[in-house]
Amino acid sequence: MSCHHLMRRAFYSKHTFSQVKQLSRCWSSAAISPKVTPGFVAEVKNIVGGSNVSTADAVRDQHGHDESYHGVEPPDVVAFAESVDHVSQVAKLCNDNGVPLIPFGSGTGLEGGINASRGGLCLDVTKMNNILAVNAEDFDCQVECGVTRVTLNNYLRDTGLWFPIDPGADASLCGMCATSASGTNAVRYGTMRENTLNLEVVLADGRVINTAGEGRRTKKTSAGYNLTNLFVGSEGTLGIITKASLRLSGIPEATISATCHFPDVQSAVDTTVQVLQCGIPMARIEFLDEVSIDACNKYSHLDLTVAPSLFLEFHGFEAGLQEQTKTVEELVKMNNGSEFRWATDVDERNHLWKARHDILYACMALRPGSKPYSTDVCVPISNLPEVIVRTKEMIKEAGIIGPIVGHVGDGNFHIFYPVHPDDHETLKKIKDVSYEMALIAMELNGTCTGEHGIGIGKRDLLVKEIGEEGLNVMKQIKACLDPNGIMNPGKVFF
Ligand SMILES: Cc1cc2c(cc1C)N(C[C@H](O)[C@H](O)[C@H](O)COP(=O)(O)OP(=O)(O)OC[C@H]1O[C@@H](n3cnc4c(N)ncnc43)[C@H](O)[C@@H]1O)c1[nH]c(=O)[nH]c(=O)c1N2
Ligand SMILES: CCCCC(=O)C(=O)O
Ligand SMILES: [Mn+2]
Repeated sequence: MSCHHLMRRAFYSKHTFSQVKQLSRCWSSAAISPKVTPGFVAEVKNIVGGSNVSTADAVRDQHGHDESYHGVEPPDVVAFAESVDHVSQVAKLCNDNGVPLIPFGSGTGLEGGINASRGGLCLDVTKMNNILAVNAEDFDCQVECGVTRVTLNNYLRDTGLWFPIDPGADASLCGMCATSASGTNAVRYGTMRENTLNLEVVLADGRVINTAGEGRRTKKTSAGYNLTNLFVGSEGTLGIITKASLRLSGIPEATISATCHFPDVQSAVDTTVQVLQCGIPMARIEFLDEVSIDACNKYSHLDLTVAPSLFLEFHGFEAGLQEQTKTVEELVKMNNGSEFRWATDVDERNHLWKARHDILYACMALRPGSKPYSTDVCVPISNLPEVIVRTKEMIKEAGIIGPIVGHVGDGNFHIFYPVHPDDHETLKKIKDVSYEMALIAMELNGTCTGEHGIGIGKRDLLVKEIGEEGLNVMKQIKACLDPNGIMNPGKVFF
């Protein structure tokens, strides 16, 4: 562990989050990575242009944290790339000088992925925001790394196509590749893994590759190793993704949303399993426990019954949807669930899903002034009730507030703990319960992260999940692609 790293660790353990935020600004004048010299900054300016480089405190702070509870760790310098050539030259420069290089998509990650724990250069790719191609008849498109999912969907509106992966946040599409994001539509449309056809990646030494071969954009391939999915979920530790070829889907002719509630978690999950067993192609099945519903009611002005609930969405043809909704209603009834509350017109539907996506902010409003501590485990769906029930017991015993929200059709759920950054006692309890919950999920054949990634918060869990040998193979792959260890160091593993 470097001297600088030890210093940081000691520093963070002694200071509150807000103190760290304040004090990290004081450090701003001194470079954290000693290799970021004025000469190095001048060379970066030569590559991307002076106006695309900043060492200003505000810019560095803004790039030193994401939407998670982790404190600010600003990079020494921020560079804005405008082309693959910029990215390639900056990577080579960082590699030659041993300077940490942290790709920045849109900063909406939830595991501290962009924190510059070891200083270095943050490469912001938001200016690379061209939609390069839409092949409507092939259901695919190619975008530059800075294009966000909402921008893409607005652009696609008249084509009858859309990109369905929806993590709620308006993240950059290549940032979504980097974290293997998914969200509410994954039960029907899959995650970034199933929807990425090819990636252009700049490696640490500046080489540019196309993971499936230049120009390839097929739905299937058996050609060699799956490099595309090596980079999906690599969290900026293997290279910078500069372009993505993505699958698109047809906008459904009809969409219906509904909510219903249940006497307990088990009946909500049983219903979900039975719905999936019947082969009903649900677009969304979201579980919200009674604490989340209460938070949603207060924050988003809904008047839902405060009980474990499902938010459902059906996509398809009008006639088919009638059959599907009828079957699901029957299954809900069989499991002692309530009548459906329908949201058929577009405003009602949008309001419902906005409330679901605003859950983070709704949960924080339960404790004004708090920050979110979010968790993310995924288990085989039959084990979902057990992990939720055991976690709820731990939450009750610890005396903390822990609203549960789940992409239940995928066996994936989150708890958003609202916590005051200065409340160390509660934070410790939350960390302990979260850690224990991840262990329970793994004991039940699950993973410590379904969609948010490892970042800095789950590095010790990764080795428990993958095993020493598995982790060693990951490290060997990293060493092969990034021998100087410049790519987002300190993320995914120590
Ligand atoms: C309110 C809210 C709600 C949700 C979520 C966030 C928020 C704020 N998320 C998290 C979401 O998945 C995450 O925000 C994006 O996947 C990350 O995209 P950014 O562009 O913001 O990456 P960001 O800039 O935060 O970076 C994330 C990581 O990817 C790396 N990276 C970014 N761009 C890169 C590039 N071009 N090349 C290489 N590495 C790159 C970074 O270095 C970092 O390690 C989520 N997620 C989810 O899966 N399901 C969900 O339901 C939700 N819900
Ligand atoms: C902490 C924000 C939450 C993210 C999320 O994954 C969801 O709402 O499903
Ligand atoms: Mn989620």
